[in-house]
Amino acid sequence: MDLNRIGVVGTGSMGSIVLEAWLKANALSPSQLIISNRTPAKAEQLAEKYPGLAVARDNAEIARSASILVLCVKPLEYSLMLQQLSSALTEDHLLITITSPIRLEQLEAQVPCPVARVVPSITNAARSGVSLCEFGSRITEEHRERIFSLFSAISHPIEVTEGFLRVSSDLTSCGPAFVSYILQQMIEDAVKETGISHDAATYLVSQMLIGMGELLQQELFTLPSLQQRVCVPGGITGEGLSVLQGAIPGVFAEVFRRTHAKFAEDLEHVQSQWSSKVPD
Ligand SMILES: NC(=O)C1=CN([C@@H]2O[C@H](COP(=O)(O)OP(=O)(O)OC[C@H]3O[C@@H](n4cnc5c(N)ncnc54)[C@H](O)[C@@H]3O)[C@@H](O)[C@H]2O)C=CC1
Ligand SMILES: O=C(O)[C@@H]1CCC=N1
Repeated sequence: MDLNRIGVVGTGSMGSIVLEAWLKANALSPSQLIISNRTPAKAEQLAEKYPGLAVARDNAEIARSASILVLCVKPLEYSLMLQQLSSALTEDHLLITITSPIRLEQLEAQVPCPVARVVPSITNAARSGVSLCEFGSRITEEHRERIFSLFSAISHPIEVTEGFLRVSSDLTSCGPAFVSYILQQMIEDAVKETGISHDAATYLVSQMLIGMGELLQQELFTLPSLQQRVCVPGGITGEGLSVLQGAIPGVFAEVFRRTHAKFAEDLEHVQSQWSSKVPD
C-alpha cells in the first residue's frame, strides 16, 4: 500500500470534480491518484485525459494501492462498496466520506481504520468555496493535518460538528443550486416583462454575481451593508426590494425543513439497509 497515494472511489459528478480540482491545482500528480468506478468506462475517460492516472480493476485493488480513500458514492451505494473494499482494508487506511447521510460512528463500526467526512461543494471546481470537515473518533492530529492540507488546495476547509453538518451543507453544497435557481427566475422575469434578450440578461446577471463575489472577497461590503448602500432613500431599488421583502421571508425556512426531512429519510434508509443482510 502506497502511503502517499489517494484513491477516489466513484468518479461520478462530485468524485470527478474533486479529483480534477486536485490535478488542476497541481496539489497531486496523476500518479499519486488511483480511481475506481462502478461503470469503468467513466473512470477510463478520466485516465485518458490525465496520463499517469491509474484505474483500479476493482475496489479491493484500490484499497490495496492507496492509503487514503475518498468515498464519492451515494448513501445507498455504501453498503456494497464497503463490502467490496473490506478484504483489503487495514488499520492504516484513512476513509473520507463526502456524503452527509452516513454517520461517522456507523461507518467506523464497519471498518478497522479512521474515518472522516469532508463535504465538498461544486465551488471547489474553481478552487474556491468551503469544504466541511467532521472527524471520527480514531482520527489523530496527523490525519487532521493531512485532510486539511489536501482540501485546502481546492477549498477553505472548515470543521463542523455533526449537529450543524446538514444546514452547513445546505448553505455551501446545495447553496449554488438554490442561488442559481433564484437568479434564473430573475432572468426569466426580466425577459418576460421587458423583452430584453435571454442572453443579454444572463450576461448582466452573471457579471453582477461575479462582481458581488469580488465585493465580498475584498471585504468591501457585507450582505446587509451592500443592500443599504444600493438602496438610495426614496429611490428605485427600495421599490423592488419591498416586493422581495413581502415574498421571500420564510421560503428558506421551508427549504431547510425539506432538506432536513430528506436527510432524516436517507439516514433511515441507510440504517435499514445496513442492519439487513448485505446482498452479494
Ligand atoms: N453534487 C454535489 O454538488 C455534491 C454531492 N455530494 C455527495 O456526493 C455523493 C455522490 O454524488 P454525485 O457525485 O453527485 O453522484 P453520482 O451518481 O454522479 O456519482 C456516484 C458514482 O459512484 C459510482 N459508484 C457507485 N457504486 C460504486 C462502487 N461500489 N464502486 C465504485 N464506484 C461506484 C457510480 O458509478 C457513480 O459514478 C452524494 O452522496 C452527494 O450527496 C456532496 C457534496 C456536493
Ligand atoms: O443534492 C444532494 O443530495 C447533494 C448534497 C449536497 C449537494 N448535493
